[in-house]
Amino acid sequence: MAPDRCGPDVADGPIAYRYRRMPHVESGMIVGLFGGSFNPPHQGHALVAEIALRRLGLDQLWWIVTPGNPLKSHSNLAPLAERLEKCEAIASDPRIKVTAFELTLGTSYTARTLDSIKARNPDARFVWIMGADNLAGFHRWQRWRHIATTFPIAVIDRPGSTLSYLSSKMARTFDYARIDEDDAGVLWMKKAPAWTFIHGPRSTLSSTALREAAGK
Ligand SMILES: Nc1ncnc2c1ncn2[C@@H]1O[C@H](COP(=O)(O)OP(=O)(O)OP(=O)(O)O)[C@@H](O)[C@H]1O
Ligand SMILES: O=C(O)c1ccc[n+]([C@@H]2O[C@H](COP(=O)([O-])O)[C@@H](O)[C@H]2O)c1
Repeated sequence: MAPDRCGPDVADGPIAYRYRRMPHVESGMIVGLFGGSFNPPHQGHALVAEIALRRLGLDQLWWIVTPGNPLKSHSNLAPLAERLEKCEAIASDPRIKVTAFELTLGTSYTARTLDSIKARNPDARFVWIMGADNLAGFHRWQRWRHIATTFPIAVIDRPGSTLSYLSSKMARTFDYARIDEDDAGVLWMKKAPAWTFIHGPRSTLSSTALREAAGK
């Protein structure tokens, strides 16, 4: 696969092999895919991971630290190695695998990442996980309809974005494919497109606020 646009971190220095390779998954396992900038990671991310593990019935959760979100400026993006280290410090559940294998794939586009995951793991089941703020702008992601038809999607509520499931283009386009959150535990069984919006404990934390507080 030809590399496409990546973050500046590619030149940041060596990243340990365990982060560069796609995590191992056994046949039949249910894996949550939680991608993000994590610049820096915070307890809001840990809460999303905890909710996803519990409500989606996951065997693993891949905490995928992107080389650089294609839609965000990378000017104040901390080095990938630093973000990985901080994610490891926050991720307490042994089912969580912190990873940066997009570096090896040479992409930060989710559609390509999901295609690679699917091709390499035909016998495992995957669910894409994202916060509700990303639902609002999801239709600006490269091949967003393809993403929505590759794996089921779990959207986790976030303060300020609770109503995005009513108004976003993704939610309107795939309204017919939304399942009740009471059935989140069987989302992985559904053929995409299938998605749910999960309410629950919320965190007001954001990386932006943390960077601002640190004067970055
Ligand atoms: N407090 C939160 N509640 C729910 N979801 C969250 C929260 N913070 C981040 N997320 C979700 O976690 C994933 C990674 O988020 P990201 O690393 O961009 O953090 P962020 O706090 O949104 O960062 P920034 O403020 O720099 O945009 C995204 O899917 C995002 O929607
Ligand atoms: O593929 C895209 O076009 C695309 C656009 C925006 C965000 N993403 C991915 O969405 C995930 C969440 O990004 P972020 O910056 O909101 O944490 C992360 O894995 C990004 O690479 C992907």
